[in-house]
Amino acid sequence: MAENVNTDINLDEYPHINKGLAGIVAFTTNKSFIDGQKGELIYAGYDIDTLAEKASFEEVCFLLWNDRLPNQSELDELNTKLQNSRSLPEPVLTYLKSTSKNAEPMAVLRTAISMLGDFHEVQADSSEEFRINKAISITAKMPTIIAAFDRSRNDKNIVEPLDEKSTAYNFLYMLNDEEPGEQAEKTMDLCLILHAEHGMNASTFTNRAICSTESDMYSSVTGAIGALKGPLHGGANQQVMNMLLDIDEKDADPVEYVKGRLERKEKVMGFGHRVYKTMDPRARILRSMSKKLSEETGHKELNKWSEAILRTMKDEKDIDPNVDFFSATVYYSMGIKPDLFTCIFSMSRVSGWTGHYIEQAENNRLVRPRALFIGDKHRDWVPLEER
Ligand SMILES: CC(=O)SCCNC(=O)CCNC(=O)[C@H](O)C(C)(C)COP(=O)(O)OP(=O)(O)OC[C@H]1O[C@@H](n2cnc3c(N)ncnc32)[C@H](O)[C@@H]1OP(=O)(O)O
Ligand SMILES: O=C([O-])CC(=O)C(=O)O
Repeated sequence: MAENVNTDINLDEYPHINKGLAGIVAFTTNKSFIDGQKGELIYAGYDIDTLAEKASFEEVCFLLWNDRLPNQSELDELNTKLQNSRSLPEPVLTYLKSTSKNAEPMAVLRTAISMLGDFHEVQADSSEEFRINKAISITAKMPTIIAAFDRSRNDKNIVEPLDEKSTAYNFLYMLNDEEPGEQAEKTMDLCLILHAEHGMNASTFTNRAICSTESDMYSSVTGAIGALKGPLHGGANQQVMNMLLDIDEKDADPVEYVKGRLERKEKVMGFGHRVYKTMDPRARILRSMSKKLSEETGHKELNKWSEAILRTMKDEKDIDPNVDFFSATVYYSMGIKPDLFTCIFSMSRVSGWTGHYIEQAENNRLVRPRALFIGDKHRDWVPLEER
């Protein structure tokens, strides 16, 4: 049946297309609240500043999956389940070892998560407990996948996860084959907290749309990784670092560099946001981390250039930085390669995606918007040999 026939709205007369679905409310959620004017972000009742100061990433995961904070025994139980779920099935490890060393890490992560669906029950039951256990299992395995691929592409031994310690600790340990210090673990944990959840962003929307077809959680997380990978979304953090490294390589003046981009109508990555019309509160927290870390690790100039770019973007365009701008310098100062930055974002955001999956599955309606047909409706058929 043609798209415009027998519908509740007459699309032929429809006056307005909302390109990019800006401002459209399609779901209800208790996961997070964003005030884009004030620059406020709240996860399930807790302000991001409070969570950054007081929570652990695992407490945030529990909050996003259960809509409340855990008590000590619930947190212990979650930590045990995460620790017991970090190892990968052998065929996934074989894939990580055998894929191209030049593959994009986000593409590898996407494929590996999709593969995991082959080794686990995907739709065994529809209870909330089943879904939370799936969320735990996927969240636990992401750091293992990223670290294993990075070590394998560098011809290094793959480091097994530990039977103890946090997600942040395990990730750094598996990545570097070295026990991280308290400060490094804390920094990584804070980054995971800051990236965990953000309303109806493009990857979460993708994830909910997939869930709405009653597909499984592996499929929805796989789709969400594909959406996050793009440079207009999570992929921007890697592009920010590429820009800073380009400034360094060309020995360029960061102010002139950015002005040049704007003159050429190119975007400056890590700036602008669909919802925030002021500084992203996560960027505010990451800004001070970036300053401290870059000074401590001998990358002072990166922070100086970032601040100069920030001032230029404010003066020239009145646009503020988003979460991806300062996270780039933070990860770089921790010795992490730029092409892993968006994977780290996924490692955290998986908690929000799976939280939204659980929420969508509990009160589902198929996501199915409309497109206004602007093509030719009546064309004469021309036989192949006459075209
Ligand atoms: C985790 C995240 O996903 S955070 C976002 C990460 N993405 C980036 O950092 C990429 C750079 N930023 C952008 O491309 C955009 O700001 C987006 C994609 C984040 C938001 O896009 P939209 O809400 O669709 O805004 P849109 O792209 O239409 O921008 C509005 C205006 O501001 C300008 N603008 C927005 N962001 C930027 C930027 N980073 N650099 C230069 N100009 C910008 C646009 O050119 C446009 O100007 P115009 O009206 O003169 O054409
Ligand atoms: O909300 C958005 O559109 C993008 C974003 O900042 C995020 O996903 O963290």
